[in-house]
Amino acid sequence: MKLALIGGGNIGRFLLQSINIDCLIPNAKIIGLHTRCQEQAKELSREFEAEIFEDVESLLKSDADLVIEAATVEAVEEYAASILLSGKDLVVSSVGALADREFYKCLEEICILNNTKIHLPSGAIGGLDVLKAAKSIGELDSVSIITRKPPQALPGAPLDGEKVLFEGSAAEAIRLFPKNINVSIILSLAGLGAENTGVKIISDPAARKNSHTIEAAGSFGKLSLQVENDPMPNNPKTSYLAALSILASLKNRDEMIRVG
Ligand SMILES: NC(=O)C1=CN([C@@H]2O[C@H](COP(=O)(O)OP(=O)(O)OC[C@H]3O[C@@H](n4cnc5c(N)ncnc54)[C@H](O)[C@@H]3O)[C@@H](O)[C@H]2O)C=CC1
Ligand SMILES: O=C([O-])CC(=O)C(=O)O
Repeated sequence: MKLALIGGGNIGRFLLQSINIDCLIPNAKIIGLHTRCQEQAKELSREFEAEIFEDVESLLKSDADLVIEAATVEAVEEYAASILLSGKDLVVSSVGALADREFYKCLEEICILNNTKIHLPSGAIGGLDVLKAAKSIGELDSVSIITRKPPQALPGAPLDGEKVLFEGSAAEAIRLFPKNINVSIILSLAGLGAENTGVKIISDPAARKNSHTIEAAGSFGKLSLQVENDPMPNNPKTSYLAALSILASLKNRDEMIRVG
C-alpha cells in the first residue's frame, strides 16, 4: 500500500518512523509528504526517504492509494474533497472538520460517487464501539466528555490553579479549540452529534497526563470510561494514543477478521 502524508509534526514524524523504518504496517510505505514548513519537509524527506510534495496537486498526481492527514482542521476542509475526487482514500486525524454536517454530507457524496473511503481513527479516546451499538436502535440518551490537560496543552490557560476553560456543546468546543478537542467530534460522530454532546475542558497545572472522561447512558445501561494519556514527547497538546490509533486504523483496513 502506497501512502502519502499531509503534516510533518508530531503525528506525522511518528507515522514516518513507525511505517517506513519500523515496518509496523505490512507492505505499506509513506512514499511522500506535504507539509507547510519546507525546512521540516526537507529534513523528514531525507531521514525517512520520502518524496516532498511541494503542493497538494503533486500529491494528488502521485500513485499513493491513501492519504493520511496529520495537519489541521483547516487542511481537512481545504484538501479532503480533492483527495477523494482523485480516487484516493483518506485517514483523518483532525476529525473536528467533520463537525460541520454540510461538509460531512458533501464528503460522503464524493465517496459514494468515487468509491473512496474516509477512515476516522478513534484518536485519544475509546468507547466508540459502545456508542455505535447503543445508537443502532436509537436508544442512546446522553453522551459527555470531560477533558483535563496541563495548561501548556491548552491555549489561554492560566499557569496558576485549576480552571474550567469551556463548558458547552462539542460543536462550540471545536470552534473555539480546534487543536485540542477533536476527541469530542469523533465521540459525537459515534453517538448523538456535535450539538448534543456535552464537553467540559479543564486546565489543571497538577495534571501530568491528558485525561478524557466519557459518560454515556441509554437503554443499554451506562458507560463510564477514563483514558489517562501520556502526551507525545514533543507536543503536550497531542496524546500518544492519537498517533497509535492511526496505525490501528491502517491495520483494520486490511484485516479479514475485524474486531469491534
Ligand atoms: N483525533 C484526535 O484524538 C486527535 C487529533 N489531533 C489532531 O491531529 C493533528 C496533527 O497533530 P500533531 O501532529 O500533534 O500536530 P503538530 O502541530 O505537531 O503538526 C502539524 C503539522 O501540520 C503541518 N500543517 C499545518 N497546516 C498545514 C496545511 N494546511 N498543509 C500542510 N501541512 C500543514 C504543520 O506544518 C505541522 O507539520 C492536529 O490537527 C491535532 O489537533 C491531535 C490529537 C488527538
Ligand atoms: O490528544 C488529545 O488528548 C486530544 C486532542 O488533542 C484533540 O482531541 O484534539
